[in-house]
Amino acid sequence: MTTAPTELDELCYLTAQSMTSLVTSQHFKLIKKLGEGSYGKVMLAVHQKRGTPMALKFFPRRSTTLQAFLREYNLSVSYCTHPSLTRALGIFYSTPSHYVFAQEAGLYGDLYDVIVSEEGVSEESAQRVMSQLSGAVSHLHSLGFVHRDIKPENIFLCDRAYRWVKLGDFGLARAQGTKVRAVWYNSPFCVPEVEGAKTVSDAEEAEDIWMSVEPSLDTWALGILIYCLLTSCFPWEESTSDDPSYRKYRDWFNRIQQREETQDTEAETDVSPQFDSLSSFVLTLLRKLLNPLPQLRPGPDEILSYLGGPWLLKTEKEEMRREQEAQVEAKKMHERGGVEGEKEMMGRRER
Ligand SMILES: Nc1ncnc2c1ncn2[C@@H]1O[C@H](COP(=O)(O)OP(=O)(O)OP(=O)(O)O)[C@@H](O)[C@H]1O
Repeated sequence: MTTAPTELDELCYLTAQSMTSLVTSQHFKLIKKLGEGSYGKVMLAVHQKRGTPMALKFFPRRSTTLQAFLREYNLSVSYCTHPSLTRALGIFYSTPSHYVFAQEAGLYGDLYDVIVSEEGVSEESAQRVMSQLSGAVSHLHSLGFVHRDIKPENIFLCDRAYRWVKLGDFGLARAQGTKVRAVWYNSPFCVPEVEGAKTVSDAEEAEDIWMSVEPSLDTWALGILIYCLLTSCFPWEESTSDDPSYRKYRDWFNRIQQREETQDTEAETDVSPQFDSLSSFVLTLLRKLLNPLPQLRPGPDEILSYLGGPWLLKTEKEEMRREQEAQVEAKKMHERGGVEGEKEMMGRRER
């Protein structure tokens, strides 16, 4: 275990001793609700005396352990120093009904709203968002933490055009290598390696399946996120063999793999239909991030090698068209240069 997760345990122990109780309204003016999750609600507030805006995250005490609250708070305040991670502001307290901490507020909603909006996300914006998240998640991984809950609802916008985004919600973040119960849930963000837990959850007396928390969980989520940003859809409903769209993806993935191993360039490798609008360039990246085998998934910084090129097929075609036009133009210039040159030669001869 790296030192940061061990330090985090110590910080939780120490902050438990200095927890104060406050009356929220005596210190903060609540402005509006920023959002609500399964653990509690988040309010936009300003500090009564200083006017500082902040997000106050309220955790009901009846459903939250003090340890879980302090872990999320301390992780955010002490380790989220990357500009694209949501940092806590050093304010935490309890009320008779809630534990509360203050965090930087994303004032422009979250990425989910943008993805489902009519305009969708441009290719340029998708790359800008992913370059920031690649850095943010790499930062967490370098400290030995895995986020485990990367999804559009947990990416907050710092400006209207989402030029600057911040990953938040560290409630499920754990130290790399922690053994946790494998939990299957119905979403493409749920990794295929927990498929076994789906059948277990149906069988009453089945034994729990345990898994190790690894960075590859976040890598998978970043791959799904890229797909969502580019298409405003999910690639499939759930990453299990029951899902026809996921099966198609996996078959395609295996065919490409086989072609690479056998170097059989003739082999048929038509892309699985839900990827039709994506460029071959970004498909290479997605095949890496969405590798069904977790141990073969790269780190989030792999994304950096794929910035700048076309991610949408339309753009890839456009780029080819632009290149062809440039070549035709260059040829014309060359020919014109030749004719001008010839005229000049003729002129010289006549003189
Ligand atoms: N710092 C913040 N700035 C702006 N909006 C925020 C912030 N924190 C949370 N929100 C909003 O509140 C919603 C719920 O917050 P959050 O995801 O942290 O809660 P949760 O109960 O842990 O959720 P989940 O069910 O995803 O685990 C987010 O989707 C987002 O819209």
